[in-house]
Amino acid sequence: MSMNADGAAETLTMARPVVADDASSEGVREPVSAVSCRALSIGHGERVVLQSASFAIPAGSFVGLLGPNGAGKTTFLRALLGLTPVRGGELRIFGARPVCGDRSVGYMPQSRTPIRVRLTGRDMLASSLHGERWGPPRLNAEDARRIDEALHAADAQELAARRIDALSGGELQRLRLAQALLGAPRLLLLDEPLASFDPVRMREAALQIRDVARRAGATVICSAHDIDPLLGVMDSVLYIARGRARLGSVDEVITSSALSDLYGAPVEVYRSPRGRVFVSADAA
Ligand SMILES: Nc1ncnc2c1ncn2[C@@H]1O[C@H](COP(=O)(O)OP(=O)(O)OP(=O)(O)O)[C@@H](O)[C@H]1O
Repeated sequence: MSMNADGAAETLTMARPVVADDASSEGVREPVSAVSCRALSIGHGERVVLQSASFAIPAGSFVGLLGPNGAGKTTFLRALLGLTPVRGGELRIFGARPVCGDRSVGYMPQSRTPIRVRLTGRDMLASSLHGERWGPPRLNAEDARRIDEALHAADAQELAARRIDALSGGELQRLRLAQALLGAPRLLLLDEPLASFDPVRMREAALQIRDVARRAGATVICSAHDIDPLLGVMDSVLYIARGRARLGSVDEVITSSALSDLYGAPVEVYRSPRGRVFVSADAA
C-alpha cells in the first residue's frame, strides 16, 4: 500500500472517548490519558499531516501507529517529542504540553542505516545519557545503575560489552530499545522498531517490546508498515491517512468501511483464513 496523504479534510474521529484529565463534577478524579489530542493540527509548510484530530490514548496501552508512506506517523511522534510544533488545537502527554528533552518520554527513531562507530553497547547508552557534553561520557554510579536497568529491561545485558558496529540488525534494535528505556519513560515512542526483522522475528520482537513495556509500566506508540506482527500484541490502532486519524480496536479501524471513510476513497481490507490482514488503498 502506498499513497500520498495530500488533500486533508477536517476530521474529528474518536473510537474511544477523550478521558477527562481533571476532577469531574462529582469530585472523582478520572485517569489522565497518556496522550490526548483535541482538534490537533500539525504539518510541514503546506503539507497537512493532521487536521483537527481528536483522540485519547489510555495510559498503559500498546498502540500500533499505522498509515501509508508519508501519512505523518513520524511527524506525529516528533510532535509528541516537542520537535514538531502544534499548529492548532491541543496535544497533551499525561496532561502536560510536550517538551523537548522530557525524560519521561522514550524514543526509538526510525533507522535503517547500520552504525559504523567503534562503541560498545554500554558506550552507546552512556552517550545518550550525556549527549549534551562533549567528549567520552564519564559516568557516576547512578548513571551506571540506570544503564544496567535499561539493558536488563530490554534483555540486552550480553550486548553491553559488544561493539555496536558488529551487531546484527535485531541485536542493535534491542540495544536501541534499551536506549529508549533509559529515563524509565512513561511513554515509549517507537518509530518502525520492527523494520530490520524478518516476518517471524518481527512478531517475536513485537511481543518482546510489549513485555518490556508492561514490566516498565509504559504506554507504547509503535509505528509499523505491516499490521500482522502487531495483531494480538497491540490494544488499539491509531491509523493516520490524508490528514485524518482514527483510534480504536483492530476490528473497529481495520475494516473496508472505516478505512474508506478515513481515506475518503474506496479501501479494501482482506483477511486471510490464517488471520493475516491486507489493506489495499491503491484506488484511494
Ligand atoms: N522536515 C520536513 N519538512 C517538510 N516536509 C516534511 C518534513 N518531514 C516530513 N515531511 C513531509 O511530511 C509528510 C509526513 O512525513 P512523515 O515522515 O511523518 O510520514 P510517515 O508516515 O512517517 O512516512 P513513512 O511511512 O514513509 O516513514 C511527508 O509528506 C513528508 O514528505
